[in-house]
Amino acid sequence: MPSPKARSGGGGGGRSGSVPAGGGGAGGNGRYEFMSLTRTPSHLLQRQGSDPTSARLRASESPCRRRGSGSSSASTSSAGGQPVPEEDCMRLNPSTLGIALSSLLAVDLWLSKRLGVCACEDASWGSVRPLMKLVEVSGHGIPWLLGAAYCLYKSDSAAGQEVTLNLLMALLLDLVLVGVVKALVRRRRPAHNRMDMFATFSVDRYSFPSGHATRAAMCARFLLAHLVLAAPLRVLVLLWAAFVGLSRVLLGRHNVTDVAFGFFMGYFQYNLVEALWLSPVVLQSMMGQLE
Ligand SMILES: CC(C)=CCC/C(C)=C/CC/C(C)=C/COP(=O)(O)O
Repeated sequence: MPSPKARSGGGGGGRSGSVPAGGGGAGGNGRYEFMSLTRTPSHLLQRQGSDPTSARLRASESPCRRRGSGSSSASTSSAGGQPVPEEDCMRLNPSTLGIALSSLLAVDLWLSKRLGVCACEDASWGSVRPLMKLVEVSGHGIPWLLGAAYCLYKSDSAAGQEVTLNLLMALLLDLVLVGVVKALVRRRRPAHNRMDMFATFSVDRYSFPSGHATRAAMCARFLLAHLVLAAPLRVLVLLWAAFVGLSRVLLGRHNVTDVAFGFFMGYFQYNLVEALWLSPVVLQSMMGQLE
């Protein structure tokens, strides 16, 4: 990486990558500085400070800059003897993070495209697309909401009503939270996805996070915690949740990271459900108000 180096003479003024120090070209002290990738000459920092557009750009390129006013923390000296703000040394970090994120995104897109083998009938595994769509329905919000409402209606024990009502609440909470995150992140679904899903909200044109994955993870934890199930059935619940997530990528509905984050979010959503758990006392007062 080139370090800022002073050199005499005005010949370098038009050379790409070098800028005259001292504000107006080679004049002033007649010295030139190389523009470093990690350091900006201090006179440029001063000039940028008065320009709202460049100020915005600087704010977006370095989180450190957002924290303080650059000029007050100057402590390091450049080769030209001019102070360089200390926080400039941190500039490499955001770009390293940016490169890491871009690489992750590139791998995510590449892998998701490779795995989208049921994205259409002509795809390499297109013949199993109907089966994947069945798995999709098994993780959809409508059957889960209808199923929980039906169980609540049919349940004749207080414990059954408590669990099913809380499941209903959990499913509604999941729809709201996923909708909010989708609306905030606004990540488009993969280009190879065919938008032929049934019963979607407008936010469901966005893919991050996968609502099926959040629901599958949350419901799996819910069922494992509140139903007395034999070991094979417990394994089946976990396999179902994993398969729902996998089917989202195979169908081309989601990128891998949408599903991974969906599982993560759904897992912790269950903690929230536990924290907000509606107790029998609350339920009885709710029933009393209904009567
Ligand atoms: C009662 C009520 C508000 C029902 C709405 C149920 C509904 C339309 C849920 C949407 C489920 C859905 C298609 C989510 C998208 O899942 P992704 O995995 O594609 O994000």
